[in-house]
Amino acid sequence: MSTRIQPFKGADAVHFDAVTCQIGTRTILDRISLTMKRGAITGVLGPNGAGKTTLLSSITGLRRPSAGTITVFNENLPERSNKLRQRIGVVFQETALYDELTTFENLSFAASLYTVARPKDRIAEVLELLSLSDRTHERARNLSGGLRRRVAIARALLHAPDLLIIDEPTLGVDVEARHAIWSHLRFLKASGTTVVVSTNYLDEALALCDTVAVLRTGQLLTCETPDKLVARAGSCLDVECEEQTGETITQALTGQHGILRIAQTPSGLSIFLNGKIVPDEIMRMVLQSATVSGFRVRGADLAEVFRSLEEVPS
Ligand SMILES: Nc1ncnc2c1ncn2[C@@H]1O[C@H](COP(=O)(O)OP(=O)(O)OP(=O)(O)O)[C@@H](O)[C@H]1O
Repeated sequence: MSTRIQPFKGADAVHFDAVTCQIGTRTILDRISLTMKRGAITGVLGPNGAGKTTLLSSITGLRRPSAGTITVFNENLPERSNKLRQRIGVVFQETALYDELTTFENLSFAASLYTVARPKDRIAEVLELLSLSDRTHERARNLSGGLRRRVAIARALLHAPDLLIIDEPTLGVDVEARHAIWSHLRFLKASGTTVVVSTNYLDEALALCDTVAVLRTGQLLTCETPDKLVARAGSCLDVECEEQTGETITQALTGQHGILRIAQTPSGLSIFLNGKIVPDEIMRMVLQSATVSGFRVRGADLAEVFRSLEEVPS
């Protein structure tokens, strides 16, 4: 297996400067400015329709901005898109493998399109990289969703791109396959490849990315490290209790430092905490004020990230 360490030529892989994409009268991306670091995994996080795929497509040159500029490895798009295409690997949501062909045949076809040198060796190399060697001669239609995704990633790596762009890497795959894909992407990063992924899942962004760009309705809300995002969104303490008890607890905690908000739920309360307070501290206070049936601490979800971004200007 070969790994490639890129010579260091500037820290930025991708730079957006006030990029707007309009389709008809709709603004799909609204004055986005952001930088994606070379050799890092950058996540583009947002709900359905936020503009993630459009943002990724614009890095590949497939979607042209209506205003603003995009540079990739210091080359301007769209003027240099032909040259850049050789340095970019792309995996979009539709895996689009030929079902009747084997893994090897699918990759062999792609290798001929990219005019990959020593295609047989390179195919063996990328299959090994994605732990797919034992699937070389399996027909695509017999592969699980997670394996198909990995074959698609292997295919995008055939021409040894410096930048790999993946739209929703783990969409529709099971938990085990998800972790396998994450570990392959981390390995690619360690080998010097810059990776950009879009995702709907906060946990994926946190597990995988060095930096997360959060998009909503075409606007960039923030671009920061996962740690900062977690600190902002905090955690949630779910309390199982009767409605009346919930009211008592809410009163007891009113004005308490570290609590972002308290919401009633069918089974009791959800107490949202900022990253500066330890949930145990609040649990103790809850138990001093009432008797409850149970507790659960969980990370905040995407909705909570948005709420925190609205409450605390970045
Ligand atoms: N060709 C198009 N014509 C009209 N509207 C479009 C087109 N492409 C995208 N859109 C709209 O732009 C918005 C952003 O789409 P985009 O696919 O970039 O979002 P996304 O964040 O990737 O969503 P998802 O998570 O569902 O893939 C959506 O409202 C979508 O309907």
